[in-house]
Amino acid sequence: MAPHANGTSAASGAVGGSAGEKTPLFTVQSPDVVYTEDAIKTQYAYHTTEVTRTPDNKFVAVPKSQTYNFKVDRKVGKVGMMLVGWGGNNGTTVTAGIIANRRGLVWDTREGKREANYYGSVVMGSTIKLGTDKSGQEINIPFHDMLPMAHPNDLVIGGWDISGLGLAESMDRACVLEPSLKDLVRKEMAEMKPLPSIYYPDFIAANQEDRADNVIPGSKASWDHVEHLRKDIREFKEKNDLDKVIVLWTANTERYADIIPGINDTADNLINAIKSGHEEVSPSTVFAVASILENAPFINGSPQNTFVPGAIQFAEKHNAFIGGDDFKSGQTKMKSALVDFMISAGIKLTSIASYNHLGNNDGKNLSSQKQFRSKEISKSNVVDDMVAANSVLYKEGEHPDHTVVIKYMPAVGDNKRALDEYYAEIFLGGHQTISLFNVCEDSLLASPLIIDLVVIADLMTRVSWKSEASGDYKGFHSVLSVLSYMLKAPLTPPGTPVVNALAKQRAAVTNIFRACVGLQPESDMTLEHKLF
Ligand SMILES: NC(=O)c1ccc[n+]([C@@H]2O[C@H](COP(=O)([O-])OP(=O)(O)OC[C@H]3O[C@@H](n4cnc5c(N)ncnc54)[C@H](O)[C@@H]3O)[C@@H](O)[C@H]2O)c1
Ligand SMILES: O=P([O-])([O-])O[C@@H]1[C@@H](O)[C@H](O)[C@@H](O)[C@H](O)[C@@H]1O
Repeated sequence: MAPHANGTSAASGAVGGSAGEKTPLFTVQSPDVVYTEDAIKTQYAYHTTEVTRTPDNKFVAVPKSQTYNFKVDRKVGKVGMMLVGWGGNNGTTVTAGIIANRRGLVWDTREGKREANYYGSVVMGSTIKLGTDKSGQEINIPFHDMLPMAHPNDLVIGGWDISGLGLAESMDRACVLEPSLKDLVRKEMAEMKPLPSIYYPDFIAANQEDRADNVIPGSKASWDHVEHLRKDIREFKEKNDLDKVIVLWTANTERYADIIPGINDTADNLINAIKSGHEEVSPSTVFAVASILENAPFINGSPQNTFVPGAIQFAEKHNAFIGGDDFKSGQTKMKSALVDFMISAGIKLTSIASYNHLGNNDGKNLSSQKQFRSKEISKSNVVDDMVAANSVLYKEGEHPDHTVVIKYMPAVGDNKRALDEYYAEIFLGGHQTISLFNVCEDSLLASPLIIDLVVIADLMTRVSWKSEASGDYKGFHSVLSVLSYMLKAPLTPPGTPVVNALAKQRAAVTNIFRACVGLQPESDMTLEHKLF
């Protein structure tokens, strides 16, 4: 069904098409998989290995198997995406990109014609190995066909910004897209205007103040703000006849909020702190609370600690989904793959120097120390799990030197320059030095991740599980760690481990999706090619 633009009032600026229902690319024939019109139901044997340590410091490994029943609702419905920071570089770029894809646009550039695509989106641009055919050839299918997922072309888009500039002018301000493409989407973008937002000056750089001309009254948290944002979400949903709204923060990086016992350490304390106007409650946390109350999954694309303990507990109490933090788009994505390769190859990485400069407004905001510190944290912790997993190379507590530098250089605009040096010890006292120069067009790398985060978060609202054949199905834990692949500092359920290794993150999401259709993880053993 061809999507059609849903023209709505400029205030919400929504565009979008109707949810397209399509016949699945594949079906699984198994006694453990049942397809009904509304759902896919599977009985899945989850195999793990339980390891115990013996008194003499040896290990005993015991294979374990747990049966889970999964259910995936097949009706995708009509999905809305509300962006906080919609007028920013990422917000305008992802909006223009969806319009360009929906209309199949082709535009002229100095290097010739370009056509709309979703490159850089793992959902829309990558494939998953389904299995092998009788001749042993791999059959790989589009990631998007693994389970019933919303199509980005169908997303209805809206959002908020403290800058009142319309999306067409914001697109110009961003300086990301080719003029020829901008001309083709300008008319549609000009109809979009961000809703006013909450603005607490102390949380973002002072150099952002000149943008703040579209703000809801009040410079610190209040319950009126929560109710105002809730009303925005409800009205957007009703006006566009949506089945689901996903709220995603792509606004400026905020400073960290202090974790204060009695203020933001529990759900009740956080709600009281908002009601009392406590200055330590950030705009992003207020957005999270409002989204949770409207049962709209809330995803944080920035590095600040939006999800203070009270916010996580609040999400759990409401069985609402949250996810974050900080899009993993360029320099760090490369790092999480390269470090995984080096350490798992037995190469002892001893130092990582990561420098980058950029000239967009994100860089301008990050030129302020407190906002930089939020980013420094998310960019620095990404190697921890890979180092901790290799006790052959690293003693307890030992880790590579790691420094992160970000400089604001207006001249380069959105085209961030990332320079990295990886220095490692190799065989017999040798050394390996890997130097990388990586020009990342930051918003063109981050925008597809916004689509991935929204599409997968929506899917997860339609996935449920139970461990016994009887009983009720329930959702995954409120903290959507399945989103980790797209994020620098993956938020996980309290007390559970953080995985940053890029290959492991991708395997987790693809194998969970395989389990939802009753398929075991892809082991890549290819025994059929070895045992004959
Ligand atoms: N490659 C990338 O672009 C990338 C990667 C990882 C993380 N991020 C993060 O994504 C975020 C957005 O990046 P960007 O390049 O689009 O930045 P940007 O500065 O262009 O856009 C941010 C927008 O947020 C608005 N804003 C600020 N505070 C707000 C509030 N309280 N409510 C509503 N709007 C508000 C600003 O007016 C601005 O329009 C930043 O936090 C950045 O660190 C970006
Ligand atoms: O994702 P990544 O390329 O490692 O990190 C990027 C940083 O290098 C950049 O300075 C910042 O402005 C972007 O928001 C993004 O966080």
